[in-house]
Amino acid sequence: MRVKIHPSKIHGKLRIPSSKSMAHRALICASLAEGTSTLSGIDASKDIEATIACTESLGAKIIASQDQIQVTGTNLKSQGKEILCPCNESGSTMRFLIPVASLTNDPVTFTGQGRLLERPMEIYARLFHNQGLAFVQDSKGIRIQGALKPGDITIEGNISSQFISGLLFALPLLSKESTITVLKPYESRSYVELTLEMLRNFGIHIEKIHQTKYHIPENQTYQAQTLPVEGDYSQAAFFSVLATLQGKLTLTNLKQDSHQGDKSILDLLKKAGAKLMIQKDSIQIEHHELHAQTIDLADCPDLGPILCVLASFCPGTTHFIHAGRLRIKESDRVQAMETELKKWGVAIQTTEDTITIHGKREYDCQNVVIDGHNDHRIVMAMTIFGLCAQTACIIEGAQAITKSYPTFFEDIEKIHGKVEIL
Ligand SMILES: O=C(O)C1=C[C@@H](OP(=O)(O)O)[C@@H](O)[C@H](O)C1
Ligand SMILES: C=C(OP(=O)(O)O)C(=O)O
Repeated sequence: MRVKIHPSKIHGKLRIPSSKSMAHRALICASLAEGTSTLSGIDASKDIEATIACTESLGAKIIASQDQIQVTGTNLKSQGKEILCPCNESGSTMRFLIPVASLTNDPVTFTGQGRLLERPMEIYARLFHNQGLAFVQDSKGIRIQGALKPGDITIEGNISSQFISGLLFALPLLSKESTITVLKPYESRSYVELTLEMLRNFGIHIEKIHQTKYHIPENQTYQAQTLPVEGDYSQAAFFSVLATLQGKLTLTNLKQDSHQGDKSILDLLKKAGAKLMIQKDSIQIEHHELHAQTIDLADCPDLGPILCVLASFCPGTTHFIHAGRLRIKESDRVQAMETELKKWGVAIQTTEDTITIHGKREYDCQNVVIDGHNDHRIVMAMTIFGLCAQTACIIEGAQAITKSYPTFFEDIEKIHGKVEIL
């Protein structure tokens, strides 16, 4: 899909879709619970569809209606046959469900599209081999067989927190206690906090011995719940930056006491000088002159692309540190943002782990054609850039938004952004 983005003055009110991270977690916990859970407020996306498909393959029964999803849990007993878990491009789905699926003892094949099978999986490969379980990866997928064993597990903290979350879903179901020790540096830690929060909602108890060590008691049972899923601060970030750069927006469906790490977008914008009015479950943001700052991406990697756009329009020099993790997402997001922003003439330099951007207020370039790098967050970030620039641009591969936010362009139009589907 090719879209043309026209410079537009935006204004209005927008409901932010459900948190993808919380929706994955709620669906997985509900799939493991005794009885039927009712989850409300979950918006569709390809990643969420992948988690639904995989949990169904594992035996959960899922009925989706317009505004709620009913999930009847599975006991993960062997189905006596090969199980297929199609993860599409969703890293969360694959890394959360590998330890869970292993508990069936059946051969399970996880398939992936796009860049998914190139993203790191060695932590599980090593763990499975150390426990004498099968873990075989080739270009078509990952095939596992054998149930994860309880014990003391040590894993690196700077590759993906999704391995820690995946183990936290599965280990409470085992017949002996376990511990997880995370080696420093421990990045994306806030996502593990989200996992612990959702596990608590479903009656699972994990003890945090200290910041990098968890104790997981044995023989626990997930209890079915009725639960609304909160709005997504990672998606709200695109609109918060847009409104700060030009216009005025009210964003709704944002839980004020949310534990999402990407809620830090609000503090970053405030630190840069933005005026935000935070009310119960909504935020009002209005255009304001901002200044550059140093930004640590260790705990909020998904904000990277949109913060690069913010930095491009902030006079002064923005330094990003701990950006290396952005290179192992749906695209190499450091390289993708460097390539695309340079097409607009942005002064950007990158190293393996840092990004430096010298911002200015206006960009005026004819015939800019942006490549979406098959990455939803690159397409969305570059759309926001296009709306704030002085001249129109074209974005190729814009369908990548369907991974997390299929109605993104409709929502941009709702707030008077001009998008032409070519
Ligand atoms: O647990 C989660 O929901 C996620 C964790 C983060 O990944 P890493 O832990 O690999 O950084 C984040 O980038 C991803 O979009 C969602
Ligand atoms: C990296 C992302 O998701 P995942 O790791 O689940 O593919 C993302 O949504 O930006």
